[in-house]
Amino acid sequence: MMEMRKPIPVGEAVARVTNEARRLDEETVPLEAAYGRILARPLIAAHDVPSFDRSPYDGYAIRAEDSAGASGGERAVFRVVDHIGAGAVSSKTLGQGEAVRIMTGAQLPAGADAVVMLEQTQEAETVSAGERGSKAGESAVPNAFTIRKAFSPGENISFRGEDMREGEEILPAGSLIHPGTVALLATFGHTEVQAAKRPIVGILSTGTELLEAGAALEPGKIRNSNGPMIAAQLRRMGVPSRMYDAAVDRLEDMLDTVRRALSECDCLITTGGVSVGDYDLLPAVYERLGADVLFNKVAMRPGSVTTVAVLEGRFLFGLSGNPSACYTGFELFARPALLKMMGAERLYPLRTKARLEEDFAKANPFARFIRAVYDGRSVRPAGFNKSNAVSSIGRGNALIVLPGGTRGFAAGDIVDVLLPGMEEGSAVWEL
Ligand SMILES: Nc1nc2c(c(=O)[nH]1)N[C@H]1C(S)=C(S)[C@@H](COP(=O)(O)OP(=O)(O)OC[C@H]3O[C@@H](n4cnc5c(N)ncnc54)[C@H](O)[C@@H]3O)O[C@H]1N2
Ligand code: MOO
Ligand SMILES: [Mg+2]
Repeated sequence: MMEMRKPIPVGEAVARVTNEARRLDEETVPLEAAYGRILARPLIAAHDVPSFDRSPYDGYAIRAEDSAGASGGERAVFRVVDHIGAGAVSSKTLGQGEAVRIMTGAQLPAGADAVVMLEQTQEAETVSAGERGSKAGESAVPNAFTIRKAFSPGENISFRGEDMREGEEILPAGSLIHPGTVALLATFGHTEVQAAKRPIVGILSTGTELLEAGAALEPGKIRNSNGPMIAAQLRRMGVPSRMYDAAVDRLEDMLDTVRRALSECDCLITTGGVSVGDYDLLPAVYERLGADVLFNKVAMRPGSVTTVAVLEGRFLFGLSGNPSACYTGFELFARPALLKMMGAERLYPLRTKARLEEDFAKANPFARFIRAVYDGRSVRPAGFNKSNAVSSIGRGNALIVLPGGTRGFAAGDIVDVLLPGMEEGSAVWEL
């Protein structure tokens, strides 16, 4: 008799997979290779940032007290005693009525407690002529200037530690290292960082009908689009993959390939052959391997046949052969598990709400994930949307989520939208 499968809710399937995932050991990664990895340890500020009081403007460092009472009629006069750019440190200590011409990012000289922007000054007659000229190669710098307002102590200063304090936790372990994180690491002089290892993921497309992308079409055959797609989905999340030659639907051959892949990879993603057809061999593969099947039917469309099994701590993701189902199964189940193996805290796709632009009348008892185009405000299905569609996965940038139920949806309804293309996702699964 044909096997009857009992569908489980999507949220439960997601939870079964992520509960099973274990973080891999950590390793040291050079800063240049850190983008896309996950912090294995919290990032603690190694020193104050900035590490010295500095000027946020091109201007003059002064003593605020020397500007007391300044006004348009009674301008305060300053003598320029030094001239520094970022990277230089003045050896001068400001005395009464003295100023240092200072550029953005330069350390405040001793005695200074305010900065006047260049635009707020007026060049003045030389106060003590000949005392200070410009060095060769430098543009002429006034020896003196006046200002028309009083400055308060601390005005226009970028204070030591205002951005980060030594010892402060800036990011928790489990954070994605994105370009901003790379900047942080470099700020603190980390030329390397501790990150959990990335899983090595094998990809095995199954199906006697499959031709490689470079092959000419033959009767009854199709080109393998799932394999390259999954490799790209992995690459999007910074995970390297190992592509196995597509397997024909012959049990012993497939078993050999799966065994070999499991000995070479931390996890194997297969596509196709997970349903109930005569040539759907993955259920038999799991059985022969003695793998523990976490589920083989999910209350979702597409991807209802998605199967996840575990053998000796290694995941076997049995994604559907149908391209839309394969895409969705990867993003919903494989991605969170792999992220957890990499030590990430935010495992799930980012979610937003948007206004549906057109009716979606087809009712379904299962939750639906519809490939869609999201423009920041509204969302519309990306065309032909059956489980076997390739066009809509190619056109879309988001997934509309319609909860299971009997009613259809109408234009104007506010719907949930998943954004799987985002660099970093969400810490919660809420659907
Ligand atoms: N009697 C039933 N039939 C089917 C059921 C069912 O419940 N009862 N489920 C249907 C659903 S839903 C899906 S989804 C598919 C799942 O099929 P499989 O995962 O077993 O995949 P295959 O049979 O191998 O292939 C399905 C489809 O996808 C094409 N395919 C396969 N691999 C690739 C690839 N690498 N690149 C592009 N396209 C691929 C394949 O040629 C088939 O057209 O089963 C339904 N049937
Ligand atoms: O698994 Mo199938 O994609 O539900 O159409
Ligand atoms: Mg099948």
